[in-house]
Amino acid sequence: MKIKTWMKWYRKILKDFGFKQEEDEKSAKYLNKFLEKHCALNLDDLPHSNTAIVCGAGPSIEKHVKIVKKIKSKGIVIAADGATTALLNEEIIPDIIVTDLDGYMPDIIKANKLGSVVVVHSHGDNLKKLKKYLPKLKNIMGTTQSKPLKNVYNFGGFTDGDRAVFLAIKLGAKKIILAGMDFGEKITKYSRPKLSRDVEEADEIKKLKLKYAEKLIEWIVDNKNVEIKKLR
Ligand SMILES: Nc1ncnc2c1ncn2[C@@H]1O[C@H](COP(=O)(O)OP(=O)(O)OP(=O)(O)O)[C@@H](O)[C@H]1O
Ligand SMILES: Nc1nc2c(c(=O)[nH]1)N=C(CO)CN2
Ligand SMILES: [Mg+2]
Repeated sequence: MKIKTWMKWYRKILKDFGFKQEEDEKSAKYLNKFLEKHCALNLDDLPHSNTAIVCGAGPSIEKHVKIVKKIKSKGIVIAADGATTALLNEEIIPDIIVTDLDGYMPDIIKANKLGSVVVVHSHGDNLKKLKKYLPKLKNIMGTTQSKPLKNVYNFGGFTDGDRAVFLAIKLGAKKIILAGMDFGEKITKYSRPKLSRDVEEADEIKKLKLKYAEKLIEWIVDNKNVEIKKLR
């Protein structure tokens, strides 16, 4: 998505969620500085493929990881944050993890050690997590939802799942398979590591985030020359 088009979505997101652009930019600057010192990856360093399997943390992920295991050699596997845990449980190491660092971090760190590249998103509500977890990670590419910086990209996307789809397009994907990308109103223990039950009703903010994720993927279907297939 062109930055000008994204900024229209972003202004609406700021209003709907009450996020502060200055706070998002403060985190982005921190990430930019960290990556300046610790060898940032850029888009060219990431694995490219004409097929990408993007895994989200919705209720269907447990069923879908079994299918992902069978088809993963067809392209690259991208995990959206908490979906990393579901993949590791099936012994699948994602090629890329797209995260704002609120999935189950021990698994994200483990997958990173085993070879997953991490695409870390900075926003106004994760500065503390950036400070805590960036030093524990390697092979990092940075993203922001505000203005891009030298080491921090903005190719569009809001939640980890839809941002992963925008990333897949940047990496050359013409076919994108969605696993565990239910959207809807239910969340899982993969999305909320502290959840006591496996699946629960999402709170109103999470429901709105998932609506945005769905709308952004609809935008891709309408505007980009890619085939998007949702696993059943
Ligand atoms: N029903 C669902 N529940 C959770 N995630 C889903 C669902 N359907 C699709 N997803 C995708 O899976 C991604 C990974 O989930 P996760 O909850 O870890 O992400 P997140 O973007 O960090 O959200 P949050 O800010 O609420 O923590 C989401 O970003 C979303 O795009
Ligand atoms: N400021 C801010 N930005 C975000 C947030 C969030 O909680 N706060 N959550 C996101 C992933 O769903 C993406 N962007
Ligand atoms: Mg997240």
